[in-house]
Amino acid sequence: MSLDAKIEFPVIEFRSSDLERGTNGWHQLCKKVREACETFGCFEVVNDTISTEVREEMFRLMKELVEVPVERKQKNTSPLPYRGWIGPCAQVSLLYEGFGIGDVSNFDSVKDFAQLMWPEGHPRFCDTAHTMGTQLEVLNKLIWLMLIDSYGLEDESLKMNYTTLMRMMKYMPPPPGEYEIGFFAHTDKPVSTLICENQISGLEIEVNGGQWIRLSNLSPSSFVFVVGDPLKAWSNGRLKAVNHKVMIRGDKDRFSIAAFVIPNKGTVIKTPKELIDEQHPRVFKDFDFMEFFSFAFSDPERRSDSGQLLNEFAALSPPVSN
Ligand SMILES: O=C(O)CCC(=O)C(=O)O
Ligand SMILES: [Fe+2]
Repeated sequence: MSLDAKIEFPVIEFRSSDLERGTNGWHQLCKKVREACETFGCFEVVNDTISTEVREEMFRLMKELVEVPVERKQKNTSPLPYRGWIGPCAQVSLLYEGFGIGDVSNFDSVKDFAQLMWPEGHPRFCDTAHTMGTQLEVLNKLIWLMLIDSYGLEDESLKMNYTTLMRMMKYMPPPPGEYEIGFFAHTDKPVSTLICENQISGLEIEVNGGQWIRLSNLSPSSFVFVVGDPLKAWSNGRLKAVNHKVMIRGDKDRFSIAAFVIPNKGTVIKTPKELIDEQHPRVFKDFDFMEFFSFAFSDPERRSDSGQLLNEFAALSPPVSN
């Protein structure tokens, strides 16, 4: 991927020959993933397990989805952040529109969503969204496994019950020549996220405290893995929760899909004891994920948060910088 000159954003290819756990190739891959997540808090995964046909079909269906009448879109509501429909608004951006499907690897959940949008039913949408969401869930699991192997931890250390929430987003082009915010700067509050886009760039990440780089030329078969605040807390601050935003320019609609890991009610985010020692004193208290999630979204004024909320909520003093 080409980027602003000196900074080499990590692009990691998951070759099937390296995906056998315990092999040399696997260990090298784990090391790369860990380094990327510690340094950048994200990386580009090049992986063809999610077929480009499924992905292209999903983007095509999203074009149909945004044409659904507003009255139906508004039926996609939820008290939980990330889930419901958000139309263009000042809190996010006048260029943004997003739809969430909770528990996307559960076919009934996708069907319920589709039923609201298309009361006559839309089997093709259901199949495609369910396939894509399920494959994203599998890919996320694989990356978690790489992280635990890279730290030499037991499988149990990063096990929790969760659902994958898939958000389908559209960003309209700004007026000609303008460069506008599509999604404010933030760190993700779910545990981790996988993002892909319809080859129209927009995602920018903060590096070296204050420098923004644009992830342009992401490969058509790649995803960006993003470390969220709870994963940073789990790792005792080793993994970086990357501050990111979406900036829009040009004259084409940008579509993106994000799969967020949302732990079930009652899940406690807890640093494994192996990650705590004299050189790495414990930086976060154990906390209930849902309490953190509610806290983070309780005040709309604080939506643009680059990691301070996690510190406020869970850091043992002194707080860790992002
Ligand atoms: O649309 C994108 O590429 C990213 C959106 C995002 O960061 C989010 O929804 O948390
Ligand atoms: Fe995000």
